[in-house]
Amino acid sequence: MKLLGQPGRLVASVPKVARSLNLALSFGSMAGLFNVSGIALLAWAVAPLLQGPMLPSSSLIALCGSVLTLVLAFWLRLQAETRAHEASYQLEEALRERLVEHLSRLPLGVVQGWGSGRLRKIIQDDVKALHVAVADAVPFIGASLSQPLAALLVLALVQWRLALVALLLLPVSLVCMALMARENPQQRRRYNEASEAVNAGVIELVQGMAVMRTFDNGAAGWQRFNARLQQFTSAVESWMAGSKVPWKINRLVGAALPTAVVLMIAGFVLYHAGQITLVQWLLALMLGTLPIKALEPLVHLANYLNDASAASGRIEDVLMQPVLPEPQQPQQPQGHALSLNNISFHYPGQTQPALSNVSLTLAPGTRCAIVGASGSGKSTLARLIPRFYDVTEGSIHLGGCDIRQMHSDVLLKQMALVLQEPFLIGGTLEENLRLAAPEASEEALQHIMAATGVSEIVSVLPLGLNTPISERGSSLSGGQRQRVTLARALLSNAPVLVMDEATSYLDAHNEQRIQQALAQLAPDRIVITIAHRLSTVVDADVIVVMHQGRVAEQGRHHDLLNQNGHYARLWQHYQLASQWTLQREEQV
Ligand SMILES: Nc1ncnc2c1ncn2[C@@H]1O[C@H](COP(=O)(O)OP(=O)(O)OP(=O)(O)O)[C@@H](O)[C@H]1O
Repeated sequence: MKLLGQPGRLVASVPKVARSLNLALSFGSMAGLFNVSGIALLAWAVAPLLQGPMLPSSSLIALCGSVLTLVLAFWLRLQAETRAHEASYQLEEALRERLVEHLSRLPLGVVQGWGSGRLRKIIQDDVKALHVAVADAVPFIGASLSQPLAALLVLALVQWRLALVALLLLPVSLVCMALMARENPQQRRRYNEASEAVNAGVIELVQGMAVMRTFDNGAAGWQRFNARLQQFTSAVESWMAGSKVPWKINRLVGAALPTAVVLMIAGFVLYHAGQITLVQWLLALMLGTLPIKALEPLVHLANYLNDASAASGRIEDVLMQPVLPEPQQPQQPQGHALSLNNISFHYPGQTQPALSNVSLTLAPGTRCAIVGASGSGKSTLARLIPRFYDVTEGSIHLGGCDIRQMHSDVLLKQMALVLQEPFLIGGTLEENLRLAAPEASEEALQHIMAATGVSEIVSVLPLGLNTPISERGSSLSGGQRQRVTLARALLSNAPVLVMDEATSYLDAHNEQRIQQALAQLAPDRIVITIAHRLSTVVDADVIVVMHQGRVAEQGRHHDLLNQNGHYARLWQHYQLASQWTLQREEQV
């Protein structure tokens, strides 16, 4: 599979597919050989017609042989294409499985960092691009290489002068192609960048349409998009302009007709000089154009494979990411006391630590709130507990085990995460609620729905719990989605609940309700809440105040206020902001 270049590496990594494609390549090559043989036999069979109307019996045998050989060539070509397409589907399936399986073993932070759009493109579009290139390229490569080579060989054996004549225009075509390819890398990069900018522009235009239209009826958005389109057009034009002349010359000499004319004239001269027979001349006319005709499609194929190489590179980038290390001898947590022991953390590639020397001990049943200015490290701290990343220094223990010594499945079963952007799956409302606890009793479900206010959402839906939720939950409001994800987390019974701005869309009434639900339904759980609205943290058992990646203070609300430090300042700002908001609301 070396012929395929970089995509060939991915093909070779799936042995079943590599075997099928090798077979397709062989069938394609044999199809090319049989095609040439069929044409040669045909030339030999019909040559006597040039001298008289009667065909000798040997011609009839040759004619039958030719038909049979051409049919066989057709059948081989069909086999090559069928096998290549089947193998490409298998490749597509194997790569998607492998990507999804690999992603499931990567640190969640790395997956989150890539973003869903980029991963979707790799798993869907790039894998598809590889499928298309491989399915089309393999049988084609076989035939496109074997056919012109076989044609030249036959010609060389039959009449070497005519073989040379068939090659006469080939160097001109090759030079033109080299000139066309000269600027390729830069031009291709410019073209690709412009094309990606247009794609991004389309997404921006569609996703941001509502916002854009409110600014200036969308004119600015259209202008930005038009500018990108113009850049794309100019990239295409500049690429075309650089290669216009060689392209035109190549169109002229790279087609079959000029070589056929040259062969006709050369054959005429050689025939009249008694150097060749009529059969040889006819054979040259029928086979001599095959080498030059194979060139242009091969160039297109190279372009195709070039694009597939970029897709393979992106697929390999994901597959080569190191997985989250799993322990050789996994340990089981005893209970769910949580301790962070002098942990520090750098994001990959960053020089500044996001967290430094953070220590924290949380007994079961503790309500812990993490507060601090933007960028102080709150979310980072929360993400290290379910091992989105491994700490750079120090350790995190759950139930007495270092979390790196627990199997990640076991660790994640101990955790329920609720993030600011609620994630809902395409399914019914009930399926969403039961996602982490499909076996939960009806009673438990109803109880949690009532406590979190989900019952009220359900009561106004005609289909109730059976209401289909569109993907990502766009049929519910932000606050409704947050209530559903909080109810889901509570139903899961996981002993550690991590909530990162999980109630940010809720109004004050529902916010209070959730706090009560947590106290009532999760008395033994550790609940870690990251909140900007400080009103939600006043009752926490411990408030951890982060400042520049360090724990600046920790304690209860009143104790921290008395310290008159970071928390007291945060509280002051929060109070001022709340009053300001209230005054504005009253004025309105
Ligand atoms: N994926 C990432 N890669 C590199 N640096 C990051 C990444 N995520 C966060 N950081 C950096 O780590 C530091 C802490 O960020 P973090 O998101 O934990 O802060 P935060 O307190 O939760 O902020 P906010 O309240 O704005 O959400 C910041 O300096 C931020 O720029």
